[in-house]
Order: sequence, then C-alpha cells, then structure tokens
Amino acid sequence: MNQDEPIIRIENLHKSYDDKQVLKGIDLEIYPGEVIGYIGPNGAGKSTTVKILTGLISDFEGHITVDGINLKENALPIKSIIGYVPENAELYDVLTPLEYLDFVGKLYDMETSLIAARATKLLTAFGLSESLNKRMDTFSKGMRQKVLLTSGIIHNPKILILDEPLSGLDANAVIVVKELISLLAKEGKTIFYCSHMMDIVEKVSDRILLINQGSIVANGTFEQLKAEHGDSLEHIFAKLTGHAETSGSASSIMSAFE
Ligand SMILES: Nc1ncnc2c1ncn2[C@@H]1O[C@H](COP(=O)(O)OP(=O)(O)OP(=O)(O)O)[C@@H](O)[C@H]1O
Repeated sequence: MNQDEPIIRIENLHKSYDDKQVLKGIDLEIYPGEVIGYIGPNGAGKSTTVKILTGLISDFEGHITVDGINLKENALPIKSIIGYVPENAELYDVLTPLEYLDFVGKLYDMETSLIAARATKLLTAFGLSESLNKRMDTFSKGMRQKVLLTSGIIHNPKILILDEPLSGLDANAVIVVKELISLLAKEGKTIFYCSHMMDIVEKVSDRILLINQGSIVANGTFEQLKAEHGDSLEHIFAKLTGHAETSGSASSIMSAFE
C-alpha cells in the first residue's frame, strides 16, 4: 500500500443501539505508521468505534476501508491484519500462556514452531519467563494483561488496536508497552490507542482524536491542540467535552456525605 494512502478510511460512520445514536457521522483518515490516541469521556463511543473497526460490530452505517479492503463486504482479511487488545477480555484460565497463544496463533494460520518461538520471546520481554507453563487461573490482573497484549501482536499485524492496554500493569510494564508502541510504529505499524491516561496519550501519540457524544471534536497533534485549546491534554479534554468544572463535580460528590 502507498504510504500516502490512508490505511484506515472512515466515512460518515453512524451507529445506533436501538434508537440511541452513539456515533454521529465520523470521518477519519489514518495513515500507515501513525500512532493515534483516541480519547473521550465515558460513553463517548470509543469502544463502539473500535468494535466496528475490528469487525465485532457489523451493523453500522457509513463506509470503511482498511488497507484498501471494504470492511462491510470483506471483514475476514481485515481481521488478519489487525491485532486487537480489548478493554475487558476473558482468557481461558485452564490454559497456560503458551497453550493460549498457540490457540490464538493457529486462528491466524501460524506455524506451531513460529508461535512458540515468538510467544516465548514476547512473554519473556514482559517478565513472564517463569510463568510460561503455569495455568493462568493463578495469574494477577497485570500478568493476564501481558498475555492479552502478546496475543494482540503474535501474528505481527499491520494495525494494532489497543483499548486501555495499560490497565492493571505495573510501572515497569507500562514502560515496556510505551517503548513497544514506539518501536512498532517505527517499523511502520499503525497503532490506534484508546485510553483515559492523558499523560501517556500525550507522550505516545503522533495525533490525538477526541470524541465527545459520538462526534470527533478535536483532531491534531498534541502541539496543534495545545496551540488551539489549552496547555495540557487534561485541560483540552475538559474544555472540549464540557467538563471544565471537574473539581466542582468532586465537591458535589463530597456533599452527599454532609
Ligand atoms: N451493546 C450495547 N447496547 C446498547 N448500548 C450500548 C451498547 N454498547 C455501548 N452502548 C452505549 O453506547 C454508548 C457508547 O459506548 P462505548 O462503550 O462505545 O463508549 P466508550 O467511549 O468506549 O466509553 P468508556 O470510556 O466508558 O469505555 C454508551 O452510552 C453505551 O451505554
């Protein structure tokens, strides 16, 4: 694919759940090698966008192409070039990480030996070398998250979609993931990163998209957003999503105890 062509093109995307309109005409172009930080308040429509892009939700209106393929007509080849780490995912607890990753890799038609070699390397980089063959039912939240992250990249996807990937990770693992995102982007991978952790979004993203109530209300580099709207991503977020008085909200919560 030409580097000047968007790898993801979204045109006039609408999605409703029953009669509730959740995405209200989203237009986006994302280019190969970009790290996109996708932010927005709870319920803004981030996970819905991601579920559409990954083919988990197919009843949407609008036109989406991924790597030149029409998502509505041909979702299967798109699934093979996307790695997805969902916000809340269940692992098969009775399996070990290597067994689980073998299962995931086979879904992508990978050779058993390649899966084992790559899984071992990735899990070791995440500090799980001693747990490769332990059942995951004893794993902590962070250990599970590391296995999930590994399952999202095991097939070396062109596009990596991460929904709150740092949830439950300790400070060392956060550093590994941040570095990993930069390295993957340098290799030309496209990363779509949903998070509420503004400081990290600020640091890892080439471009930030802010969604509010189903519409994109800001789209630019952190420097561009800063020049236009304010000094920190937290302030920009509060200003554009109508929560400028967040400290007022905290006082209202406390007033419940008066
Ligand atoms: N399966 C569903 N059925 C009905 N409504 C849904 C469904 N999934 C999401 N919604 C609604 O759609 C809206 C957008 O939800 P979505 O999960 O996309 O938001 P989000 O931006 O990812 O939020 P958060 O930051 O809290 O994860 C919310 O009002 C939510 O209640």
